[in-house]
Formats: sequence, structure tokens, C-alpha cells
Amino acid sequence: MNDTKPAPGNAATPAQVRIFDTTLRDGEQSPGCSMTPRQKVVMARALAGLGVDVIETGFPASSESDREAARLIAREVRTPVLAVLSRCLPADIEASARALDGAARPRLHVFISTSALHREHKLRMSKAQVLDTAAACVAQARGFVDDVEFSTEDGTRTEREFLAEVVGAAIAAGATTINVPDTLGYTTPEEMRALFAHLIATVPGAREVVFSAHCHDDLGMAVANSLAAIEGGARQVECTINGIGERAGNCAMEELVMALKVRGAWYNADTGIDTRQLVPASKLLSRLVGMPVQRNKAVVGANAFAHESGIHQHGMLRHRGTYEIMNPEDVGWPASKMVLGRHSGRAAVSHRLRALGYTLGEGQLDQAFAGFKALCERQRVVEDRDLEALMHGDIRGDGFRLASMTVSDRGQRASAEIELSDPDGRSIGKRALGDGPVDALFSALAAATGVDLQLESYQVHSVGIGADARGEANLSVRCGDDAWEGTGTSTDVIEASALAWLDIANRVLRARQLQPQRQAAHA
Ligand SMILES: CC(=O)SCCNC(=O)CCNC(=O)[C@H](O)C(C)(C)COP(=O)(O)OP(=O)(O)OC[C@H]1O[C@@H](n2cnc3c(N)ncnc32)[C@H](O)[C@@H]1OP(=O)(O)O
Ligand SMILES: CC(C)C(=O)C(=O)O
Ligand SMILES: [Mg+2]
Repeated sequence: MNDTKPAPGNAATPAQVRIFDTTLRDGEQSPGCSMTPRQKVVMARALAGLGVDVIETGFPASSESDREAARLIAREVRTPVLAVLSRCLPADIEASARALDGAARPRLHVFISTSALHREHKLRMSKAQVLDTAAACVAQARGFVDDVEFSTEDGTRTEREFLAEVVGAAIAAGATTINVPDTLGYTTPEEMRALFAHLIATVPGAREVVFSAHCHDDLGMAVANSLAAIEGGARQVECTINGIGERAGNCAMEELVMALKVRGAWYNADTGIDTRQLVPASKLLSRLVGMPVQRNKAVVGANAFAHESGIHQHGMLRHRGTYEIMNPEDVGWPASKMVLGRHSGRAAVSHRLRALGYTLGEGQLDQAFAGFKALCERQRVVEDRDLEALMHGDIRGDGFRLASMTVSDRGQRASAEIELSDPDGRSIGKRALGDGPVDALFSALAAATGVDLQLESYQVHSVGIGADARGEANLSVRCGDDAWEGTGTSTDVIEASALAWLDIANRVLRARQLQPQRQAAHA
């Protein structure tokens, strides 16, 4: 494997790439991701803790919230450069300059579209008008601050000669950073590398300014295109936490930063990011904007360091490098996770059992493993408590069973009537009222089983297609000090919810029965 190649520009020391975070501006443009000024301050503090070089705090001309956020952040966050965005309009630039008043390191960021499509249909401007407006606005911004960034919106779809002309005019007017956005996520890595190399080599004054890439993810190439821009000479990358942003989003900071770190020998470029803060920052943003991170998201997704397949778990147990290219601790996870489920093998099960204090001979392990696989037919994830129950021969598959249920949502309060069969086969009926059908149902189940579960999260979604389609309910609850998760599936989502609730209640009851035996075994 060829792991190294000549560094960008054959530099003897790694090139320093500035991280320009636009979570609070382009990220916030994600539909449904608006933040309040106070929330933006909380996020800005986390970004400063991460070590980003520039934080784009908003677009002051667009709203009072943006102005307020920019002012608050300017007061409270002093280390990174603080940028705000303006169209090439004098009033926008004045509003931006006012919002940055008092900032320790202010930057004005002005942009105008350069592509033929945008010039003709959006701006209704000629090339000459775009050129003159860009130069005039950069000069106006330089009248307020020394640090001015200029962006050529839709730059990658712009005629090359004209793009070079606009960039040259912006540099001549005093821009100190030139950002060439791939606004529509249209370009490819090869094109991006060549475009940056060409502009830097040919535009007068290009070597005196910093070139920047701003890539969108419409074709899933935002990170690859940003890396290619660095190879072409860019020394600033614009990105967001969790890759949020317009449409499919922006270049994800965590992915870009880790690509530069893990493949350091290839890229020979560093950032100043404290990578251990990546997962905390991702979780913070997800909570602030209410947008969950997909489980299989690179670096910060819950599955990024989780292994369920037996072959992978076996490899991981022998040497972590067999199935991980970075350490979870380096990005802020506490450790890798071995999830026991239907795809797991003997190596992982016996390793987990040993950790729980059970050292088994070959025959005993075969027996325990057969029980484990049978259990996996009934539940997706096998937890330590389930393994202990298995070891004590207490996985009977009975417990409380749902015999029938009727839920109605007429009148002021919803009501649920259920019938269960208990572990000894006796029938128990209960009725309860609630704020909604599911609330009533869970109250009836609690009354019938005597188990009190505090609901933390409840999600229902459909799995399968066509005739196989089922509703699946996933519950996270607390029972005393313990957290539990349960799943239920049915053609009816209310019934799926009851089954998920009973799944947890039966395991809680099993764990309670086993408590004395467990204490004796570990005494
Ligand atoms: C690629 C990007 O991410 S660009 C940033 C996008 N972000 C946003 O748009 C979020 C904030 N935007 C807003 O709150 C509003 O759009 C505002 C306040 C900026 C403007 O609102 P309005 O005055 O009602 O205009 P509207 O949004 O309908 O249209 C945009 C106007 O800006 C003009 N415009 C767009 N970009 C630029 C630019 N870079 N320089 C100068 N004018 C521009 C358009 O031509 C249009 O002008 P027109 O109304 O004279 O036709
Ligand atoms: C305003 C610019 C930088 C932008 O967000 C884009 O072109 O995508
Ligand atoms: Mg953008």
C-alpha cells in the first residue's frame, strides 16, 4: 500500500490548514435548525474549545436574532476570528460591521455569485457589473476591518477566466482570504484540485492571500472535494459540525479533520483542532438543534466504533487495528463497543462472559452460545443482564404476554384496556386512562405487571416493505437507577409499543429475581 506521497508543495513541515466553522451560519440554514442567540453562544464556546480558527456567527442583515447572536458572541468569545456574512450590498456590510463592533478579531465576509446561471437569472447582472460590485464591496469592507474574506458563490460552475478575473479584482481591492465555494456540491475532487492549483498559479496577488474551500454535499463529495482543494493549495476549509448546512449539508468538520490526521502521511497538513472534543461538540449541536446524528455517521455516529459481527469482534479482540483505523478516545468516545447480537460469534460471547466472571469450558460455552443465539432470535441486542439470566438458566421466554388490548382516544382522556397472561399462565386484566393512547396503554401495563418504568424516549417507525411492512417501537426507559431499552414489532404500532414495554418489563423482573443469585455468585 502506498501510504505517502510528496507533500503539498513539497513542504518540509506540514501545511497548516485553518478551520473556518460555519455551523452557526450555513449550518443554521439547514431547514429546521434555527438557533436562538443564547444557543449560538453556547455552541460558539464549544467551537472555541475545539480550537477552530474562525467562527462564522451569522448574517447580520438577515435578522435581529443574527445581529444579537453576533454581538453576544463578539463579547464572550475572544480567541478565534469571528466572521459574519454580507451580500455585496452597502447596507449589509454596514450591518455586519456594527454587529462585530467590539470583537477581538473581526472578519467581514462578503459574497457575490459569479456563474452565468446566477448572473443571468438570480442577480440579473452582467459580468462587468459583478466584477465592479465585488471590488467595490471588498473595498467598503476594508474600510471597516483589515481582515476581509471574499466568496464567489457558485464558483465551481463559473467560467474559469471570469472566475480568475473576479478573484483578481477582489485581491486588488483588499481581500485577504479568497473562498471559492462549490455551492451546489457539483464538482469532483480532480476538478477541485486543478481549479485551486490554477487560480493560485495564475491570479496576480494569489500567493499573498489565503485560498479557502467551501463544499456542499449534494453528491456526498464535500469532504473529498475539500481535501482535494487542500492538495490544490487551499489553506482554509469551511465546514460544520455533523455536516449540517443547506440541503445535503456542508463538509463535516469531524470527517475532514480526522482524514487529515489519520492520513497525515498522505496529506502532510495539520489543523489546530483538539479532536477529543469532536464527539462532545457533535452531541451538543444535535441537542441544540434537535437533529439526531445518524448512527452510521463517520467519526461521531453511535456505530462509528461499534462492532456486532462475530468475525470483526474476533479480530478486534486479537488486535484493535484489524477493524479500526482510529482510536475512539481520540475523537471523544470513551471506548469501542462490542454489541452482542445475532451476528456475534463465540469469541465475543465468551470474552463478555469472562468479563462478567464466568469462565467456561468448551462444552459449557457451546451450551451458553446456543442459548445466546436462541435469545437473539427474540431480541436485537443482548445486554449483560440478559447474559447473566442466560447463565442462571432463567431465560424462559415466558414472563408476561399480551393477550388482548383495546385503546380508545374519544372523550377528554384516552383509555386503554389490556389483558395479559402472567408467568404462571393466569389472566390479568387492567384498564387505565392517560393523556394519549400510548400513555394510557403504558399505565395499564404498569398496573398489570407492577413494574414502574420512566419513559425517556419513544420512537415508532416502519420496517420492511410491502406485505412484510411492520411498525417497530423503540423505548428507552429508566427503572430505578438502571437504563433499559426495548423493541417491539407488530403490524399495529400501538401493539408494537405494548410489546416493547413488556420486553423491558419482563427483563426487569428477571433481573430482580436473579439479584440474590448474582450477589451470591460474585461474593
Ligand atoms: C449560498 C448561500 O448560502 S447565500 C446565503 C443564504 N442565506 C440566506 O439567504 C439567509 C438569510 N436571508 C434572509 O434573511 C433574506 O433572504 C434577506 C434578508 C437576506 C433578504 O431578504 P429580501 O430582501 O426579502 O430578498 P430575497 O431573499 O427575497 O431575495 C434575495 C435578494 O438578494 C439579492 N442577492 C442575492 N445574493 C446577493 C449578493 N451576493 N449580493 C447582492 N445581492 C444579492 C437577490 O438578487 C435578491 O434581490 P432582489 O430582491 O432585488 O431580487
Ligand atoms: C455564501 C457562500 C460562502 C456559501 O455559503 C456558498 O456558496 O455555499
Ligand atoms: Mg454554503
